[in-house]
Amino acid sequence: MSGPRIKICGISTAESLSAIIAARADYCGFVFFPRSPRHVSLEQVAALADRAEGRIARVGLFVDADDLVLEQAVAAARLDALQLHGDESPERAAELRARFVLPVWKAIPVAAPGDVERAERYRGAVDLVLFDAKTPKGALPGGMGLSFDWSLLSAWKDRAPWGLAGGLNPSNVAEAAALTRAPLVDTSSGVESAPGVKDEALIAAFCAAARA
Ligand SMILES: O=C(O)c1ccccc1NCC(=O)[C@H](O)[C@H](O)COP(=O)(O)O
Repeated sequence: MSGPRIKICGISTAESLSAIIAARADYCGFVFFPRSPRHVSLEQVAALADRAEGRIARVGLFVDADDLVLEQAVAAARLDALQLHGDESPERAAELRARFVLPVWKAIPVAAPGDVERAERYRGAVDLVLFDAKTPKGALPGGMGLSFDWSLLSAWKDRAPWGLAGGLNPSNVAEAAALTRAPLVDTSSGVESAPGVKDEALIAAFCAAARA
């Protein structure tokens, strides 16, 4: 079946990892941000990476992380990509891409016209831009189950590699994919029964709907 590539973010248990592999998700997201209910320790993620090796690609999620955090996470999780979800500049993104020789994804918070165009700043500095819902000041920068007006993406003329996140769930992902033609869809809370608690049935339903 075709359809967009699928990333399930915020994996922290062997059971949820097995569920996304069984549902044939393309990417597993590990959150390295202590304020998140999905934050994983280096010990946890090393064990999960052993199970994921050869079965699913691993994306590390960071929010303005320092070099030590990045180095430890890349080593422990044997990451396949870095997702920068803070205020990282294009220069910082390019620096990390060169240092770790890994694809770098940059989250672009979207709420209003003009926000999408900010992705232009990262042209040449990152490998993918992930359009995600802008969250309230002081809240987590992602993983909040908030969505944005997908029609704002009509401003995305560049069409360089990109993905869609923010409030996606089994009930709306097919519509989001059809409307935006997103090459990648990403969810975290949309497949959870409680913050940080992934639900196997919701994971299977999300992946099936994304490919419908
Ligand atoms: O998922 C988190 O806990 C998180 C915390 C801090 C920054 C980013 C975070 N998630 C980033 C993601 O890629 C999420 O999948 C994305 O924001 C969509 O989340 P949701 O709206 O809950 O599906």
